[in-house]
Amino acid sequence: MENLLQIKDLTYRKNQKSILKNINLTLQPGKIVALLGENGAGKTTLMRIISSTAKNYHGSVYVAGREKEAERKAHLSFTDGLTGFTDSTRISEIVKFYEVIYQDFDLEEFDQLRQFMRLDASSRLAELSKGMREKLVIALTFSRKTDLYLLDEPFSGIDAMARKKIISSIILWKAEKATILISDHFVNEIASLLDEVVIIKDKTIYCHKSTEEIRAKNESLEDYYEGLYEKEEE
Ligand SMILES: Nc1ncnc2c1ncn2[C@@H]1O[C@H](COP(=O)(O)OP(=O)(O)OP(=O)(O)O)[C@@H](O)[C@H]1O
Repeated sequence: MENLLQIKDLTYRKNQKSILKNINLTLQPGKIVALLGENGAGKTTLMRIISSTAKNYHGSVYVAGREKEAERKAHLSFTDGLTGFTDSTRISEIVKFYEVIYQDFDLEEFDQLRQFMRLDASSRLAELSKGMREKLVIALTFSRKTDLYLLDEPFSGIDAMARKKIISSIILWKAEKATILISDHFVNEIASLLDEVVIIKDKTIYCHKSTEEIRAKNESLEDYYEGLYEKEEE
């Protein structure tokens, strides 16, 4: 089976500071994967590198077998914090932009997701709360029909009830062969969704395991993840 994401010997420095080093990571098609790590571990940076938003890294990144930045972008969906739009931009205007830029953008899918998220297309960005903006990012991201979805801490501002509904629906929004990488500090809420976990620690991939393997040892994902940090504190 072709790898959906392959990262080889990735190293990234910014302002002479080492941010990520010796990252090697391979993801298969059809997986839901958590990217876990503490504040500043490098989760956002890694997603920005995969999506070619951050450049000047060393090493190689392939998405669906493509290394060139423009080709990679065509095979992944990542909504980088709605940067580039002003506060007065309406949701409907962002959607028009997406339709022009992304050939795989599905307007019907967006409208369904927007309704699910209870967002009004005529709202301006300035009128949206943090949680509403996050809902918009999730709706935009999943309205593209592509191979890899990157979600960077998608739920931090979304209230618990809506979060539960969104998490249990995510699996329905992706094609069978698509892979989703979701970053978060916690694992408990998304645990039921996950096939694999990737943990970034000390600037590199500290572990990459299937949830099956962790649970086979009678450990919950939450205990496993917290255990990694507790060992260090002893
Ligand atoms: N523009 C920047 N210039 C210099 N260093 C940066 C920049 N952006 C991030 N960093 C540094 O890169 C490291 C990784 O940050 P990153 O935002 O990727 O972490 P994260 O795991 O997403 O954190 P969080 O969970 O807090 O969102 C941090 O040490 C941070 O200080």
